[in-house]
Amino acid sequence: GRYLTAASVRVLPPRLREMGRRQGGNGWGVCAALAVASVVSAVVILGGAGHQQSHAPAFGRKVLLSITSGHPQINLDNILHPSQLQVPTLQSLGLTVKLSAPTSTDVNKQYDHYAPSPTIIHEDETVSASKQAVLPTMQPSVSPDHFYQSPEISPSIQSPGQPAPPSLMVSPATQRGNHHLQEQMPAASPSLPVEPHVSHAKIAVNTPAAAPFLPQPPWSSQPPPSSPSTGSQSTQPAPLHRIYGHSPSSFHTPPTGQDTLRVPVASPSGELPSNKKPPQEVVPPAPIAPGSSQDKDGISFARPTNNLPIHSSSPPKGTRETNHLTPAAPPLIHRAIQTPPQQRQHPHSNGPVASPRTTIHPANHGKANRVPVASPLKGRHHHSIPVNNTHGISGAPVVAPSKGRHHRSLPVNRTSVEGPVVSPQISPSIRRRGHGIPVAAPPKEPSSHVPPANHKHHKGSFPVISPAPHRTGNASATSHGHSGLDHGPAPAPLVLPPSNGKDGNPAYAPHHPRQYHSPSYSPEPALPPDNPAFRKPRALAPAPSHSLPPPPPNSYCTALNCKDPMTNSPPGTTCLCVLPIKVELRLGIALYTFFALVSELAQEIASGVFMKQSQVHVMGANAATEDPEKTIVLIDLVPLGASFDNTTTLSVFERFWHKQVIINPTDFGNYDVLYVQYPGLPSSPPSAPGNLNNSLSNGNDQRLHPLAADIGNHRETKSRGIIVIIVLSSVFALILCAGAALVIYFKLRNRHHLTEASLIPEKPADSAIAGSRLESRPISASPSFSSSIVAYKGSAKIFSLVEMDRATQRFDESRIIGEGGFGRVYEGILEDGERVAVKVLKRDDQQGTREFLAEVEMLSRLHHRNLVKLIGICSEEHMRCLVYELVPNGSLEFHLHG
Ligand SMILES: Nc1ncnc2c1ncn2[C@@H]1O[C@H](COP(=O)(O)OP(=O)(O)OP(=O)(O)O)[C@@H](O)[C@H]1O
Repeated sequence: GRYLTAASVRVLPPRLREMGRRQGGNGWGVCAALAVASVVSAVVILGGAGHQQSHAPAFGRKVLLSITSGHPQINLDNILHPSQLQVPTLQSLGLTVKLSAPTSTDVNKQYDHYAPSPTIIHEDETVSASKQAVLPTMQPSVSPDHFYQSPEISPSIQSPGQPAPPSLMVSPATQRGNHHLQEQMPAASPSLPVEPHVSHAKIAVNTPAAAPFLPQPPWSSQPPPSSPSTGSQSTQPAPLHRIYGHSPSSFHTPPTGQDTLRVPVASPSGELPSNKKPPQEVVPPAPIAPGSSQDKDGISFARPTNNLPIHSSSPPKGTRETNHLTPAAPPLIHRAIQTPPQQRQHPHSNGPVASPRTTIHPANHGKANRVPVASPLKGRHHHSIPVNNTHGISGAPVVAPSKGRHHRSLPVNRTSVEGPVVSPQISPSIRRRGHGIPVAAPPKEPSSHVPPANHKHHKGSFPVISPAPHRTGNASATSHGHSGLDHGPAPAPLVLPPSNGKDGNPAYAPHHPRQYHSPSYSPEPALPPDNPAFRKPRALAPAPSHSLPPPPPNSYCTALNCKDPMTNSPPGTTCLCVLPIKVELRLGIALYTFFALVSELAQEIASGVFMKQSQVHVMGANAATEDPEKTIVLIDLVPLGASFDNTTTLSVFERFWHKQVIINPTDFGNYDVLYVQYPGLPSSPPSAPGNLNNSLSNGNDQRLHPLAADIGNHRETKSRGIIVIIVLSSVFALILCAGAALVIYFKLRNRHHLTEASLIPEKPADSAIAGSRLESRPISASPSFSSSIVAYKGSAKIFSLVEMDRATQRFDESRIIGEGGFGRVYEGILEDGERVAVKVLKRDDQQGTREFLAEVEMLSRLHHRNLVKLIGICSEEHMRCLVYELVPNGSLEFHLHG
């Protein structure tokens, strides 16, 4: 440091190293090391980042593919695809699908609220010991085969001591449903001694959940030899995936006009004149949103359309005595439970129970507010048995789901259902009716009876029909022997609204304003002979099918097999395969919550896009992959005609994207529009093409898959951020080190400057020699020392080392005249002949320097005749000399001591 000069500054790096080595070398080294380390690390990191970045495209593609494959759209498509309507798919949706035994408790907790499908087993329901004793036997196994082995099952259902009638009159619906039916309604099978005290049993039919697991379509399965109690078990839970609650009408809307499907409903064929009532139109039971369809009594059933003439099995006021169990629960009705006509008996008391072959005789329906329910006529317990149903508003005929296994899974509002129930056993006879529409057939044997219970019937009656399975796709149709025809409209249980429509339970009442003519209870006579849909099933072999009946948006349009993306035209229109506007929404509610709100969603969308509810088909739902608490819903907006016009299409498009379609956020949370697809529609949202969310959710252009693009951009941005951070950190480290170095440098320089400036005498103005030498030769002295010399203004001369060499003959030892603490003293002769004494500083350290400077300073200021005069100084390289006038006579010691 002290030897730094202006020249050395020009070569600062080496000088710095030198300085660092000499003074504070450790600090500089650390700083340099830090700087180098920072640079190296930055380079390495940047290199790594660059390497990563270089591979980013490939990685990004992988992610892209992965995300793309997992795109909700694809998932949804999978869900929507009929072939994907399998249990695993349901399970992938987070729904617990059980064909044999209920297990899921999570769903069960929510089950009572949405009851989307019977596949969701409600396991929480506690069944009394008596139930357990009886019910399990009623539903021995899950396999479809068991479903049709009712004879084997029937005996088990019977109460002890009673012979098991071949046809189990106990509703094949879920156990709860069975119990409930037994309790609340006249048992379809009077002969079946079902435990009457199952007070908590719930009617499974009042929930759409039962539908998917309703008994297999009659046309697709062999004639059930036994009671349908187990037959309801379908091997194909697919319907659960497809929510055909596109609108209440889609599920409940009975065909009208020429498309009207007149389905004979299970009715006491034996006694009921087939021609007494015109066949009512079949109202395919749709999953009933519990919340939406609850009636005043809390019964969760599909709301009956106001305009819909109710042709329920319950006779209209004044005619209730007629045992017309209009609504047929096809899937629930098993042929095996046909009760022989001779065994038919009229249900008495609380209401007739619809049962196969059980004709509810008008005479038996004298009970006010009791809806005649089809029940075995000849059954020993043919009398309708009061059930402990205190909640039923009326003894509405209820077609209980035939499946016994799923009785627990059916979320039934047991307190709300009351009325005649068409027990599944009547279904067998119904099953083969047109296109698998189950029609109550007279049981061949005395149907099981429901023990009397404290069944309180409310005025009015409503038919409760377990929802029928929905369309399952072509595969299922083929399996049903329909020659590839997609009999979309599954033999959904016919929901017959109360005859009076006022006090009747609106369960399964379609919102469709059309009038429906529910077929009379006599299935066979009620079957419209001219309706090929009904004739065909008869011709079909009853081969067992492992697929559920296809859920039909349009029950009347069963002959059309519309390939995706085509779909059936809405009810009431010409039966066509039309292209719907596909809308995918992401609702802010969980999937299980959504199931209960399908109908509401359809309604709100219909009103939001100014369409009829029948045009809104909620085709499927799935839990959002990114957020399980959200639900992806696919909605088809079906044109009334062949297609939508451009105006309507654009209007729908814009209304969705502009969120003009008001969907109750309370029920559905905030929703996002993922895409609106229809030919002619732009590929991007109209409102915000550049909007990331919109572009991400744009489903019209798969290339712009949002998630993939988002992830890629995010990753790239992240990498860039990392690079920027690394670079900035490196630069900052370098700057920090450089600053530290400069600080140290200037600190040292200032210190030397202060020291030297205060000690070094000014350069004599007349010292031309010294000045010239300073300029002519390199000076090893430090800049500070040099500057000090330059600033020296004393009288002493500045000699060069050469001059000292010449004056002292190269510091020859012969010239030494003495030696003190400062160093040796040489006698010298300057060029001008002046004899001088040259003191050479022997200490080459700071201490010597300080002594040197101190003596110069002192002698420069002190002038006395007794003091030796300082002539000049010499400071070059490591040589420092003080030049005094020579005292020629020697020292005093020499004179005293010789
Ligand atoms: N100007 C001079 N003329 C002649 N001889 C000198 C002169 N200065 C010093 N000497 C000789 O050099 C010897 C050393 O002198 P120097 O002043 O270096 O030592 P010191 O003063 O005796 O002791 P210290 O330096 O330790 O005080 C002296 O004893 C003297 O003989």
